[in-house]
Amino acid sequence: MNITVFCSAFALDERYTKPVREFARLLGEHGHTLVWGGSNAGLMGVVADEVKAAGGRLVGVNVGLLSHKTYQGADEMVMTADLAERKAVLLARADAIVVLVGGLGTLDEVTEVVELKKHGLHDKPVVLLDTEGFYEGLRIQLARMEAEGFLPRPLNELVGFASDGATALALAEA
Ligand SMILES: C/C(=C\CNc1ncnc2c1ncn2[C@@H]1O[C@H](COP(=O)(O)O)[C@@H](O)[C@H]1O)CO
Repeated sequence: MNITVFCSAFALDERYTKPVREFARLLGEHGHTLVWGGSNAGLMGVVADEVKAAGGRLVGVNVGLLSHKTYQGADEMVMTADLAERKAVLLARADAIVVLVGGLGTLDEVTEVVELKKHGLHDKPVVLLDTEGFYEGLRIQLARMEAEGFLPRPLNELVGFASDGATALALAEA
C-alpha cells in the first residue's frame, strides 16, 4: 500500500517521536510505501529514516519553496509547483492517509483530505495517530460538529483515531 503521512517538520521531544518511530517501523516491516512531504526536517526526517531502515519504500512529494530540505535517499522524489499541487499529489498517490502529531501545515493537510472525503471526492481511510492526547482538542471540536449537525455523514466514517502505531496502521490497512 501507499500510505501518505502528514506530520510536523519540527524536531520533537521523545514522548512524541517514540510512538511515531514505532508506527514508521511497522509501516516499513509490512512492506508499504511511505508517501510524504519529502523533507528531512524534524519529524518528517525521523519517519523517513525509520521506514527506510525497516525496508519500506520512500516516495517524497516536495515543493520548490521547501526544496532546500529535500530528503536524500528516497526511492522517488516528485517536485510540485506549489503547495496546492503538492497536497493534491499527496492525496492522489495515497491508498490511506495517516496523520501524526504536527502543527499548522499538518492541520491544513488533514483538514483538506477530510473535507474532500466529506464531499465524496475520495473514500480513502484517514487515521489520526493521537498520542499524548495531542489531538484531544480536535476530537472535541469534530464531535461537536457531528452532534450539532455540521457534518453530512458520521464522523467515524470520515476519520479514525488511534492511540498507538499498530492500531493506526491496522486502520489504514482496513
Ligand atoms: C521546519 C523547516 C522547514 C520545513 N520544511 C518542510 N519541508 C517539507 N514539507 C513541509 C515543510 N514544512 C511543512 N511541510 C508540510 O507541512 C507539514 C508539516 O507542517 P507543520 O506545520 O510542521 O505541521 C508536513 O506534512 C509537510 O507536508 C525549517 O527548517
